[in-house]
Amino acid sequence: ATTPPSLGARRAAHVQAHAKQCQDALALYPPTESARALGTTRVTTRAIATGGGGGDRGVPVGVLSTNEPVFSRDACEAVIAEAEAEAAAGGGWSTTRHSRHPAADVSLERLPRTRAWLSTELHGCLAPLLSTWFPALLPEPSALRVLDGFVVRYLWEAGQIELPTHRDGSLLTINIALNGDGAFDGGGTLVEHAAERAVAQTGGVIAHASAARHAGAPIRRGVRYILVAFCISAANVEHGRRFLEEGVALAAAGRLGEAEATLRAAIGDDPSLQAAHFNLGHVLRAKGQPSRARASYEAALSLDGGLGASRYQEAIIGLASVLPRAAAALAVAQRAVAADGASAEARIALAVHLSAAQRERVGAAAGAEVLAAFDAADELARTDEQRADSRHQRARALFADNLVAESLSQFELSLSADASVAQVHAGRAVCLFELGRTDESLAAFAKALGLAPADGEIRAQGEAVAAYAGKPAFFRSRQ
Ligand SMILES: O=C(O)CCC(=O)C(=O)O
Ligand SMILES: [Fe+2]
Repeated sequence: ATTPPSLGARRAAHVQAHAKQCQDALALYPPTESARALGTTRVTTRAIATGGGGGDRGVPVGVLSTNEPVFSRDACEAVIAEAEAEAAAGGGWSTTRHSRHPAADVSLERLPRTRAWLSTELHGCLAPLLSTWFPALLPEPSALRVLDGFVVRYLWEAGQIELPTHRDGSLLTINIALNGDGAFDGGGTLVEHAAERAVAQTGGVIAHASAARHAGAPIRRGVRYILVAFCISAANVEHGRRFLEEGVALAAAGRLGEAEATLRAAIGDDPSLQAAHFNLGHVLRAKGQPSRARASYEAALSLDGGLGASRYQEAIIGLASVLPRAAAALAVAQRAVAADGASAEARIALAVHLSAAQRERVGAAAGAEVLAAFDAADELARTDEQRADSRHQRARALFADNLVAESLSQFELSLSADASVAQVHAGRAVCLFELGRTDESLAAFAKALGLAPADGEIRAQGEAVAAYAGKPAFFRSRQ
């Protein structure tokens, strides 16, 4: 293995990357003479969520929305027309930016007329607006730069109905509604901690800190178009965010030691980066250091300065998972449910820790109380991911009680919501093996390994079943 670059070297690399991004942004979106000043449009704005942002460093979690259109219907229609024409001319709509239920998009790199239009509106109108909304992130409007932009299309009939919860990899996100007026039902931007779903009218603008977790809410009919612009500030290199992104990538690659050092650097740069504390908690947990993990989760929890119930919960849920005794973990999960009774994640955690506590007490997991807790979790699930997780966890509790057939049916229900999780395929495979359905078990292991070829535990289990079935080469022939 090569020695990883030092933190200092990476800090210097951040400065260079930032300078290059700002330079590219100015080339793509040059300031123009004709910039239209916001003053002429007289928009009023309202906060859909507030919090943070008072200090220099806190991530503002506010979501702001204009009450009136900022852009004309004609301007919006011209953007849609250029995107549709460009897609029709060859490249099509792309669905690679997000993995699941992807809305489709066309990069602004392919849309010169839209870029020229955005350039004008950016410097004259949007930058002052954002600077007023987020003074801590963008004290000086002229520092605003567009890192990346897309016209995004949600199309009901193509199954492209939503974007799952995510963060954008920038400082500020601008979201312009390009259509509306009954063209779709549902939709809008769902920022996790916000009191309501933000749906702007045609030509209206929504903006939020890119670090705030958010989703494109599912449409239930029709077609929805938005323009999203991911922005940075020329005056802010954002070492914290960059270290955080690197740390998360290192953790995902299993390089836990480097991930830990990198996440600590992120926190050193910006102690209010709650996500860095969470991820450090996850890394320390994976390193088998539960008490240090606990300290990180506690640190994340102590940052609950208006940062939203779900972030709070994520830490509580993580904390519950590193507490040595099921009963203590259960008490923490109960806190999460009390903090937000509508959170599916908290309900899932409650059901999981309830079943573990039950097992610790009476030797069996899946009593009526536990099953009711899983029912409640399933009912609250808003996304397929949450539905799949609640069923997955229920399947595991049932399996722990030796209720194999019931467990199998929950694994299958989980897969019907989301078939992309290797562990669920593997759990189903184990059930099938226990039930004597060996060939189906092998097929299920093959699916699991297709999704997670590097998972040693699944591979070992699969190979054991293959050996038992007299097919020792079953997985080897599949690499
Ligand atoms: O649909 C929305 O309003 C959210 C879009 C979004 O989050 C994105 O494109 O990154
Ligand atoms: Fe986004």
